[in-house]
Amino acid sequence: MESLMIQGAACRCQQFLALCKLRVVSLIVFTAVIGMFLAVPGWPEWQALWAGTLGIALVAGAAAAFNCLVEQKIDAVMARTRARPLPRGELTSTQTLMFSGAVGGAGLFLLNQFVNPLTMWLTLATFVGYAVIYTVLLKPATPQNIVIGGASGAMPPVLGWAAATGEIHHDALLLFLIIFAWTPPHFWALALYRREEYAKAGLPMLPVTHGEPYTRLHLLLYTLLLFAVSMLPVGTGMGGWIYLIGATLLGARFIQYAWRLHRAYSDALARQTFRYSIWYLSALFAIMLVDHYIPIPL
Ligand code: HEM
Ligand SMILES: CC(C)=CCC/C(C)=C/CC/C(C)=C/COP(=O)(O)OP(=O)(O)O
Repeated sequence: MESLMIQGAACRCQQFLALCKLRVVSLIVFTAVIGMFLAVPGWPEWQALWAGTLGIALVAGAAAAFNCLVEQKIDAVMARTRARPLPRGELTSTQTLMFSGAVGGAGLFLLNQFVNPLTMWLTLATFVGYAVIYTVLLKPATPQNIVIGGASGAMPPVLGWAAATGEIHHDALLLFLIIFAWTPPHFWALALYRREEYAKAGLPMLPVTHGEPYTRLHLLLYTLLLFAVSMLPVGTGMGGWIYLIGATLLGARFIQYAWRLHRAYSDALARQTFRYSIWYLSALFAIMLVDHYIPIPL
């Protein structure tokens, strides 16, 4: 009896965790943590580090849960999202709303009490940007949804920087620009090979509204823009040789993927490009960190 109860609680816990889109949120938190380390010469203060990381992770998870609440009907239509707890009927809307409110509230409280009010307000704005502006307003309305909505996904390094220093620095805005330019190729690679599902769900994603060749061209153009933006830290002195070499190699490979997609499309290649986009961003931010602690100035 007791073991059945424990199993039931573990199951419930897994269902709540599934709302938080843990893999996406872990990369979001990773970029925020890198922002904290890049913001200071040595190590960030311990309290800013733990409370900032936990607070940002909680609010990001709450934003993802809120997205699951709003999109439960759409999620039920798409194969990729059909198994989420709301379309499966494992959790109710009220439970999800309470969970999102409690987890997000706890995150904001941590940020306000143990980090600083600036980080709390910026994180709240990021929550509203993703959960309300992107999910409720833009996603069903325009194929530019992910371009504009990408601004909230690009905020975490700025949040991390603000957590460590209490200010918004222009170098943090460069990190924002990198993720902002990265989001369209990241998402459109997926939208290309999932276009039928998006059409079925009635969402105006670029391959659905403007066709595949147009999307492939824009994916390539944003990848070129991303390459240019990724060079800006070198121009400002934030990145040294290690960053320059790393960003060039990673960016060249991304452009190669985008170019091949543009010239000779296949779903398999689009899937590989999507996977590469995730590797690209993770590796680029990791290299920034290495470059920060082993600076070889240009
Ligand atoms: C508006 C902005 C964004 C959109 C529309 C978007 C869209 C998506 C979608 C639809 C998936 C699901 C892929 C699947 O289930 O097969 C995904 C996966 C992923 N995204 Fe994004 N994304 C955005 C921003 C970001 C940001 C800012 C990050 C991190 C910094 C990120 C990191 C990831 C990761 C790590 C995955 C893989 C998750 C997994 O393996 O299950 N995304 N993205
Ligand atoms: C710090 C903080 C508050 C961050 C919030 C930003 C945040 C959680 C961004 C998530 C990006 C994301 C999960 C996109 C998925 O797109 P989608 O929602 O269109 O994908 P889906 O089809 O899988 O639901």
